[in-house]
Amino acid sequence: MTIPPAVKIVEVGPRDGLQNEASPVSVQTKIGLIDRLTAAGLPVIESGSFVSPKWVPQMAASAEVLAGIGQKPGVVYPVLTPNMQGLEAALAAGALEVAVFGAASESFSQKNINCSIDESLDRFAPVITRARDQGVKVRGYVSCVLGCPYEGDITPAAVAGVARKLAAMGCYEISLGDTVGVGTPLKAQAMIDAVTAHLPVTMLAAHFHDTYGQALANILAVLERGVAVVDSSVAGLGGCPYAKGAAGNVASEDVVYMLHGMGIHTGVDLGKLIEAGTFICDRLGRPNGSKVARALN
Ligand SMILES: CC(C)(COP(=O)([O-])OP(=O)([O-])OC[C@H]1O[C@@H](n2cnc3c(N)ncnc32)[C@H](O)[C@@H]1OP(=O)([O-])[O-])[C@@H](O)C(=O)NCCC(=O)NCCSC(=O)C[C@@](C)(O)CC(=O)[O-]
Repeated sequence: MTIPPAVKIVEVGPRDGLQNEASPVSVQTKIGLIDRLTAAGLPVIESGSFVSPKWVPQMAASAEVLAGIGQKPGVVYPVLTPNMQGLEAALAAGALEVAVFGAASESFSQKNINCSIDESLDRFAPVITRARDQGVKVRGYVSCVLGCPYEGDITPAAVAGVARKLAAMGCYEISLGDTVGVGTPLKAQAMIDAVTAHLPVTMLAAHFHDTYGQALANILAVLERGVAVVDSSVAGLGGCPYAKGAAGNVASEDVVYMLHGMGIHTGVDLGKLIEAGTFICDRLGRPNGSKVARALN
């Protein structure tokens, strides 16, 4: 398999990045971040999450965020919807793409969405059907694809099983999440091989957290398997509230720098992306998690 000539970056900073922030981040700051990411040329910007505000308080104002951003034609602004309540709220807020999120680990599923894997799939089925009936595309996440904070190792077969079911239910893209960032390149390739035994590689996205500094190496490894969609978070923001100790996603700036250095097209303006990262780091009062941004700033 040759490395893809172009990669779609799915920017998850405003959702995955900010959902774990301890202090409240204002709606205006979230809008300022998303508008800057739009200006940087990101094709997909995950902009919020219609989950229980008791579980993830930081995402409570996602409808206001969606209403306030300047949506550029051709750019997609998806939101997470774990159940029908979330979907109805997302539809009312005008979301044009949503994501359901399951896991390859039973324990993580319980901790994250309070149900088993099978129960989650039963819950997602009507969400996916109703979204698609409304002309809304649905992405499916699978968490813990290379390890679980509660169970340790997860088999590639378990990942493939959930990915296959989400695809059969109508998800157009399956994002495979190394939630705790424990994966290494050959394990990442073995996991992709297990999934591509059932699904075309064009349906897959890679979602790596950088807890152990393996994310860029893992991305290169899955590019070699033909994966052409990569999730990342500006300034390396993030962490999952139900995966204690997990670091942020791989930094978007570092991914774009690597891809452009390899001659791979992303459509992203690295300078403007760095500006977006600087903006949010200033607002959060924290150092920038992107090595590239630190080197070029
Ligand atoms: C799924 C639930 C809701 C189940 O939570 P539950 O408590 O089992 O839900 P419930 O149906 O029994 O409802 C309980 C209460 O929640 C409310 N509720 C119920 N649903 C909603 C909703 N959609 N929006 C707003 N409110 C909602 C509902 O109205 C009720 O309110 P009450 O009567 O007590 O006042 C909960 O577990 C939850 O919200 N979990 C979200 C966890 C989360 O957001 N985690 C982070 C995202 S996943 C992630 O980061 C990983 C990923 C995607 O990035 C990939 C990777 O890295 O692996």
